[in-house]
Amino acid sequence: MQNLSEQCLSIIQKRPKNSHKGTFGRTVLVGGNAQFGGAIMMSAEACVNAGSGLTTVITDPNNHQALHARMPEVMTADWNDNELCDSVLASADVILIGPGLGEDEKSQELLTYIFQKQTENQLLVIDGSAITLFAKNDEELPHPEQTIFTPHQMEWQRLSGIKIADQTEEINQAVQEKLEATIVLKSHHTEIYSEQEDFLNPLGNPGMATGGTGDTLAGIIAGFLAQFASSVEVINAAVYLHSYIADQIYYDNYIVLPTKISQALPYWMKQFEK
Ligand SMILES: NC(=O)C1=CN([C@@H]2O[C@H](COP(=O)(O)OP(=O)(O)OC[C@H]3O[C@@H](n4cnc5c(N)ncnc54)[C@H](OP(=O)(O)O)[C@@H]3O)[C@@H](O)[C@H]2O)[C@@H](O)CC1
Ligand SMILES: Nc1ncnc2c1ncn2[C@@H]1O[C@H](COP(=O)(O)OP(=O)(O)O)[C@@H](O)[C@H]1O
Ligand SMILES: [Mg+2]
Repeated sequence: MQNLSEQCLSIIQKRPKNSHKGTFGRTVLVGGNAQFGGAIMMSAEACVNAGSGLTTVITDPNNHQALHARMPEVMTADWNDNELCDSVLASADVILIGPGLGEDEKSQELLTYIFQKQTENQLLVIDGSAITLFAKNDEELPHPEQTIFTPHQMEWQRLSGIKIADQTEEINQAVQEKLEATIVLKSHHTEIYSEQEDFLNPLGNPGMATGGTGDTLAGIIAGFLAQFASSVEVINAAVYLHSYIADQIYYDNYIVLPTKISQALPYWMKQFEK
């Protein structure tokens, strides 16, 4: 397993002078039920601050007002409005589903709908509740090689069947090969399992043990994939930078608020641009 280092941030390129918002990708985030609206808002805040050109959130209408008040940069679509969701999804480069999605019938219906809509040119990031739902059902991934799962250890246990105590590199890698998707296995030492190689993130701290830190990482991964060419290196950079910024905040803060990580992204991306 290869240790990530600052060098992985070299995918953060200087923005071309003749660029426009379309240059940096369209990201669609799906999640946030009435109980967990904050999760999808944190993903959205991360995604916009990570540089996604256009970001739309498909969510429960209960969350629209709060989202607009917090982040006017984000567009919203009512997750009951099929016609609108169809058109939003058709132009997406990256879809993220799961943060705060919940596990009821509506949540399952949305996951199945996204599987039907994903095209071979679109990347799909599956996080949070969507991992738990996928683990429960017998659905097939439409495009495994275009899919990234971002489980914490318990979500990985549900998805892979491997008990947390048995989650060793060798066993995890075998399940990655079966799933054919990229796996970001989150913990105090996050690991990335890909078709090519496995990577270990050496950064991070216990201040990050706050609800929403993973929702934020999912938003950064989606935003990075939308604007930089799709590869495991881009996922590595998102994981590394998320923890790098959290470590900067932890230096003089007992708790690392997830939204503080998002707010610091544009500054640190500027420091590392090549
Ligand atoms: N503000 C909001 O709206 C927020 C909404 N959220 C949304 O809630 C939804 C449910 O997600 P979830 O992660 O909270 O619950 P679940 O999947 O049941 O996992 C928890 C179980 O796993 C266990 N566990 C073991 N190892 C672990 C590890 N390394 N990391 C973490 N857990 C670990 C853990 O063990 P325990 O804590 O009991 O020791 C417990 O038994 C999801 O959609 C998410 O997006 C949250 O993001 C919070 C902020
Ligand atoms: N003690 C820790 N050290 C380093 N990183 C941590 C620690 N605790 C949590 N994290 C990081 O915080 C994130 C938690 O993700 P997750 O459990 O999905 O949170 P949530 O769903 O509440 O947003 C992961 O990126 C994980 O690596
Ligand atoms: Mg999570």
